[in-house]
Amino acid sequence: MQRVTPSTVADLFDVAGTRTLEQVAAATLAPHTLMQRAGLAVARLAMAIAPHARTVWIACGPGNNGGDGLEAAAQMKLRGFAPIVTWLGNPDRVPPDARASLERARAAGVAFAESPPVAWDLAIDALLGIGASRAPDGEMAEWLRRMHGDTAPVLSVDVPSGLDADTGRLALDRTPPGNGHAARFCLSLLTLKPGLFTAQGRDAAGEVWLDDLDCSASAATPAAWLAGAPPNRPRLQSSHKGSYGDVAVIGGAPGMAGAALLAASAALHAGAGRVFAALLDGHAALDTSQPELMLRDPASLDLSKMTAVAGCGGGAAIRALLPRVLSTAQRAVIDADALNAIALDPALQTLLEARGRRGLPTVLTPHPLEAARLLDVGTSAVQADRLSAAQRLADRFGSVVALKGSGTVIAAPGARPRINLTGNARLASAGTGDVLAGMVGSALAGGLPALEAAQEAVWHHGDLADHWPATPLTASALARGGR
Ligand SMILES: NC(=O)C1=CN([C@@H]2O[C@H](COP(=O)(O)OP(=O)(O)OC[C@H]3O[C@@H](n4cnc5c(N)ncnc54)[C@H](OP(=O)(O)O)[C@@H]3O)[C@@H](O)[C@H]2O)[C@@H](O)CC1
Ligand SMILES: Nc1ncnc2c1ncn2[C@@H]1O[C@H](COP(=O)(O)OP(=O)(O)O)[C@@H](O)[C@H]1O
Ligand SMILES: [K+]
Repeated sequence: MQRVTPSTVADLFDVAGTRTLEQVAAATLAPHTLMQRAGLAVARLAMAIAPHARTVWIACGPGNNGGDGLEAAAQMKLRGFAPIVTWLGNPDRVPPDARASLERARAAGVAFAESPPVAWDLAIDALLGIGASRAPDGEMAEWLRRMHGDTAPVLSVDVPSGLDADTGRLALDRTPPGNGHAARFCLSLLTLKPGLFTAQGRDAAGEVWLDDLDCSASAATPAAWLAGAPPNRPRLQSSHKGSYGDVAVIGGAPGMAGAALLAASAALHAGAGRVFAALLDGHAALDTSQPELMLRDPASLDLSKMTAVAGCGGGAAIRALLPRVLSTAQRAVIDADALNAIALDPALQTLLEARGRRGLPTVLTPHPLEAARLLDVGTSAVQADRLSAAQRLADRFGSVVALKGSGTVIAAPGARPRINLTGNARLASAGTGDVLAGMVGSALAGGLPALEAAQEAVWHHGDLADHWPATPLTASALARGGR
């Protein structure tokens, strides 16, 4: 059993892949073996989470997810715990594995009840797993609301019930995730699923653990992966500022110079050799707190040897500069208003596609609304399947895409998408996206390929927030690396 952390490197399997692996494994094992392993793993984690629990409520659903819960109940009872099972199954329709565990739970003397206990020290959600086919309702929904509205910890078996294991979309309108008081844990069985790590998945699942049930995962193709921490890049003793490249931040229309200056500051502190702030507001004053930044007229820059970071605070004015950025920049990060301009202008879309075909390193950094505009869909459609939205954008524009938000998805043409696990809601404050764009620009300017540059920057950006002291997180301090 393994706890998943931001540094974990692991493949993620969708429901179809997981079903394939389950069938392959089950074919070589004695009947019921997988469920016994699953139930024992659930029991072990439950006992570790709440070693002194007097009452453990195990809510079991009608299928094999419920079977895992019943098996865990039997195992806990045999170890001196007092689980109380509420089971929503129908004895005439229970699948064979779950039936075997139902009988084992009864034989072990597990208490069955019609409704949840009045109080509990740990709740185990074994209602629905990867077989969920619709939003929970009725009694099941009521039980989920009760367990998530309580203060006792909740352990979800395989996936939080009602969570789409492929996308991280939560079907049930229950206690808003994150607003409940309960500590949340999830023990994912056999495989890790992408939906645990993006969209609503992270809030719903809480701390994720994996038990692979001693099965190989070689018979299926992963849908995505967790890429873990980027490698350290020590600087050669003989390196000089030219080794780390030039970044030109093009943005900062009147009233929005701050966004471009944040990106420029971030690029500087992340290690770019030289950073030029090419502000669209011709009257903006130099940021005297950062004399290293060089102010330039955007028209005067030769982008062919530079990394352009375009769009931060760019307003409508960025549009006129984009043909030059897209056609000539050696490397480019396209953010914010530059993305919005491209979404509105087929000619710019054509230039971006051409850039992709030429193989010029390009990273797009949309938040969900910007991604939705580029894809000409609503934001909820993007959030309903973040992996697919990021991949479609990457394929369409021949670019690397970092689709921001909880569980940032990084996609590239012809590659399996990655989900980043650093970062938290403290980043939900104005300007942190500009900081990310600057950090990606710095990584690109230092010579990293676009995919690695995006991954490294997204990881460090979130990691800074994860280690932030007990002071407010501001974008300007984030740009300075927390200093
Ligand atoms: N895969 C593996 O490697 C292993 C899998 N294992 C475990 O099996 C789990 C998968 O089991 P599963 O296939 O039986 O599906 P499961 O999640 O129990 O749900 C299906 C049942 O729920 C019902 N149902 C659906 N939606 C509903 C709703 N909204 N409200 C009410 N009912 C609803 C549905 O009924 P129906 O849609 O047919 O009406 C059906 O009865 C998996 O997540 C893992 O925990 C491990 O034991 C071993 C290794
Ligand atoms: N809840 C969250 N969990 C993790 N990261 C988050 C969360 N909210 C915001 N972020 C991160 O903060 C940044 C916000 O970027 P963006 O939405 O472009 O903001 P802005 O336009 O204000 O700069 C992104 O990197 C995003 O991934
Ligand atoms: K579950």
